[in-house]
This record gives sequence, C-alpha cells and structure tokens, in this order.
Amino acid sequence: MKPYCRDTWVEVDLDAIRANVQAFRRHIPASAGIMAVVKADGYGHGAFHVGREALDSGADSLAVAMLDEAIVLRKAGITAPILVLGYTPPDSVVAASRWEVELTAYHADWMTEANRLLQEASAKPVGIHIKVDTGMGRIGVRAKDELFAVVEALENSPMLRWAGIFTHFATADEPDVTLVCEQHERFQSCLRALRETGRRLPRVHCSNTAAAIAFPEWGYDTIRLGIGLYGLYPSAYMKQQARVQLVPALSLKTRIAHVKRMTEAPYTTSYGATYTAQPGEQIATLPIGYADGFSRLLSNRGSVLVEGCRAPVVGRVCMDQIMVRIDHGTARVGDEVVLYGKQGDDEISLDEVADWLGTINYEVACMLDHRIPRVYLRGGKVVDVYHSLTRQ
Ligand SMILES: Cc1ncc(COP(=O)(O)O)cc1O
Repeated sequence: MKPYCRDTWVEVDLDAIRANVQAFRRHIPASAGIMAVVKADGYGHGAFHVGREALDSGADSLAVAMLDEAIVLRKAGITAPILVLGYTPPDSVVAASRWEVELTAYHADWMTEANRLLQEASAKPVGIHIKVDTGMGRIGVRAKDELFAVVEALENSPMLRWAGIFTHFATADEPDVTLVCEQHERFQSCLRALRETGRRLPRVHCSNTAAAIAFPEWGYDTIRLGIGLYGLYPSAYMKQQARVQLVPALSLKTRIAHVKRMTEAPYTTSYGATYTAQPGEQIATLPIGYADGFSRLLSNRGSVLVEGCRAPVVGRVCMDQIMVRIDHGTARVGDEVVLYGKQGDDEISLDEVADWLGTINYEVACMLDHRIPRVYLRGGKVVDVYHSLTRQ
C-alpha cells in the first residue's frame, strides 16, 4: 500500500544524482573533495535521500543553510561532516556542538561569545569555517585587518576549531568573468596574507556549481556542489556551454481527477472565469495547485504533458487544483500527467517553467511543497517514498 493518499508526487531519480556527482568528480582535480549542498530540503528533492546518495557516490561532506537543517540530517543518521553556510546565532552554538555540525562565522565578537557559551556548557569544540566576502556582498569579512581580527579571535577560543575558510561567487554562471576573477584574486590575496604569517590553512573552498564548471582548477580542498548535483545548470549560458553533462533528477507528476467536454454554457473555467472554452473542448482537472508550489502565475500560461502532448493550463491555478485543455486524444480519469519532466518525446524542464514564471530553476525546485510526497527511484524502480506532511 502506498504511504500517501493523493495522486500527485515528485519523482527523484537517484541514478541521476549519482551520475551528476560522478560527472563533477571527473571534471575537477582529484585533490578537490565534493561538498553536496542539500539546503532547502535538497533544493526540494529531499535532503536526506539526496545527501545519502551523494555521499555514496563520491561526495565527502554536506552543506546546508541553517543549523536546524543539519540537525534533521543528523537525526536521520547522516554521520558525514556537515557545514552550515549561513549565519548561526551564538546561542545555538551548543546545539552545533551536540550534533557535531560545523558553522560559518565572520565576526570576532561572535567567536568570543560562542567560546564562552561552549565553555559554560562544558561542550565539545565546534569547527568553524571563516567566510570571506570578496564581492557577493552578503555575509563575511571584507578587509584584511578584519580577517586577521576574526582569525585571532578564533585562535584565542579554545572551544572553537578553525576548520575552513571560503568565499562565494556572485557571477560565476555568467559569460563575463571580470567580477568572478576579481573575487578569486581577492580570495587568493587573503590566503597569501594568512600563509605569510606562517599559518597552515584548514579546508579552503570557493566554488559553487558554476565556478566548478568554469574554473575546475579553483577546486582547492573541496567544491560546494548545489544545483549541478540535481542535474540543473546555474544559467542558460552554462546549459548552452554544457561543459559538464548533467542529468535532471526531478519530475513532478499527477493523475487526471476529472475530465469533461464543454458542450454547454457556461464555457468558462476556474476563479474569475478568465478562460472561455470553445464548444466541444476537452478540459481535465488535475489535483495540484499553488499550495503545492505550482505557482498561480502559471494561470493561463503554463502547460503540462498528457499522452506526450502539451496541454495548456486554462483558467486560474487554484490552491489545490488546476484545469488543462486536452487537444489530442480522449483523456480518462487516472491518466498520468507530467507537469515537470519527460513524457513521450517531449519534456517540460524546470528551466522552461522558470522562464514562464520569470524566475530561475532553483526557485521552481525549492517551491515544491512538503504536501507533495517524494518518490525515490533507482534503476527505474521505486526504492523509497517519503511524505513529510504525514512524516512517513
Ligand atoms: C555559500 C554557498 N555555497 C554554495 C552554494 C551552492 O550554489 P549552487 O547551487 O549554485 O551550486 C550556495 C551557497 O549559498
């Protein structure tokens, strides 16, 4: 019996996750590790299942955005190193110690406060990666004197262990390499200044997917592989370049819940009656809506695949249901429909959906709500199902 009661699901192909890790393994220097970025519940794919597959396929650590995401992975049994890439309030540092999670820090007073709290709690030391802001303009130290103040505060904190130093690029996915090269030079200058004092540096890392593709030689001790892990390219430019062959892992599927021919008035569909069918049109209703992360902006704009043919969304996307017009063949209740992914000879990629929405594939994937069960495939067969709504 399937552990969920709706006819809409996300399919995640674990073979694709494996293939993508191995594609980057071949592309970057052997000296560089792979840190699989599984924040935002694995970019909507499921952090635990994707993280475990990535580690089984050649990644050696994981990264998340916040400590809570790391703790969930620890409770699920992940024992590999996990780095929190974002800010962690000092009062959470004891939890990081308890769950053996490494943190990002970039303030000297944060080091002092964290050290005090860990000492008070008689906790185990916490690994710290120092973030350098070379041009992303988000978090991190910018000037060298600030960097040295942070390093010295860390070195004077016996409850903190210097575990890494990293930066993040703002434009590595673009054809103009001016800023990304400037950022890399600033990062190298920081590393040189630290080394000139005789310090041995811990794990050095700077590359996201785009930089790992465009500048594999910047792999240092590890790359931070996010969007590429899921078989998606960071930009249209990188997809067109295709320097690394990637396999999209995610599909979004549902089954027809109702179908009718519009043989009599009213010929309109959905809230606001914004679509008027021609007499005889075949309209199918699908059990998915904006509460699932199928955006309301796809009203009268998106399409889905039915029997390998495109069926346009007609009328407004509802919270839980949408209507599509089927122009080919005769549809039946229960027929499988692909909203994202391949069916027959056609494919609706997350990139195409992102274009419809005026956003990026990252957001389309992350929007998929936990109300939709995740079905994991290997060799084309279901190997696991997880429905966080019902926690099973
Ligand atoms: C600091 C940091 N590092 C790495 C990533 C992964 O980026 P991609 O998904 O583009 O690979 C994100 C991030 O915020």
